[in-house]
Amino acid sequence: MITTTDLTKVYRSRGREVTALAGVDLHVRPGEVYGVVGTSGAGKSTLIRCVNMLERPTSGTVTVDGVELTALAGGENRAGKELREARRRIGMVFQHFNLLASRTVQQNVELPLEIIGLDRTERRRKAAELLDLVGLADKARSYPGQLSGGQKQRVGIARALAGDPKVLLSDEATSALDPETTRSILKLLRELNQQLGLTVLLITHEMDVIKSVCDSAALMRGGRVIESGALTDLLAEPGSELARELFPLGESGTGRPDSTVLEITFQGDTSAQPFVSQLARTYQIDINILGAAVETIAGRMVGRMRVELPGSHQDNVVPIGYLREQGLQVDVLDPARTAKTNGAAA
Ligand SMILES: Nc1ncnc2c1ncn2[C@@H]1O[C@H](COP(=O)(O)OP(=O)(O)OP(=O)(O)O)[C@@H](O)[C@H]1O
Repeated sequence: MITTTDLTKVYRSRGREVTALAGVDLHVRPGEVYGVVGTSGAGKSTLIRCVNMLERPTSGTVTVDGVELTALAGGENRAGKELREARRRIGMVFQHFNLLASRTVQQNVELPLEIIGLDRTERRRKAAELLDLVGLADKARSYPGQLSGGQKQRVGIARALAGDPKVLLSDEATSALDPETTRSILKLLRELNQQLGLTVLLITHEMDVIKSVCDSAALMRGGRVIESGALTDLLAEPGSELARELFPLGESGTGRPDSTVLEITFQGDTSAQPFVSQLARTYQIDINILGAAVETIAGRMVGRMRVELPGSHQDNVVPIGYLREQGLQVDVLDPARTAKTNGAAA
């Protein structure tokens, strides 16, 4: 639904050049919620602004719903007719809502419909329908100043949906909100994604946002995508930085000398298996549990456990193989316990 290929953006100002995007390939599938995460300056805002051509990329392509936007004339303030049409199918939600204070909630939602020349009755009908969809039917006549942050963002979302977009871009939509309101807005985005089949591309600096609402994610650093994919695949990927940040086990309990420490990740049905006790029984070994956590990620139950087996890695090749045969992902922590390795028995 959204594809970027080798996307670069170089800002030039007063003789200085800043490379905000350095060859970004992104592939967002239809109907998924895709999160781009990264620290400040990673290039997230630039990326999302290039996707709807608020910012014209220096090179590379952007294709949304089969239309190559980078091939259309204009950009930024001088979009041509075709680009304006294509943009109408892309909704955008902003961190600071960008509502007009002098207009009522209903008039704010009607704004994009006015711009495309819809008549008054039709505008009212559509705005009422959208406000109902975001749970704000009773606030149509209020002004933005009379609303809470979460309500303002709901108006922003209703306005973004006015052009019946297939794609919704969200630029840190929850960063200005408290944790509870954040949860309710993310829940709304998820509902809209499911009810309307809306593809959502969001950028955030918070792992919790990725964890609670996204199907897939990309980690950006220095204008590049370092890692990307479906969360469930990333969790099964040895050494995945995103997986570790999404699902930290903490540094507590690093095991004793002459022991082997494993990190075991299990998903879905596998999590129900009492694999630790089976392992202990089958191989007559004492297993020490150093840490464990279970969470729901991308709507799937995922667990991670750190366990210690007596003896060296070599001594434990067979039990490790047994765990892998059960469909568990097993990472062997190296003896120094500082870096994770995939383990020689992979
Ligand atoms: N209009 C601009 N002119 C010059 N440099 C810019 C401009 N916009 C962004 N940059 C630079 O491009 C780089 C990427 O910025 P960008 O805002 O895309 O990152 P970000 O990941 O969204 O960060 P944040 O979370 O702080 O918004 C930064 O080094 C930034 O200073």
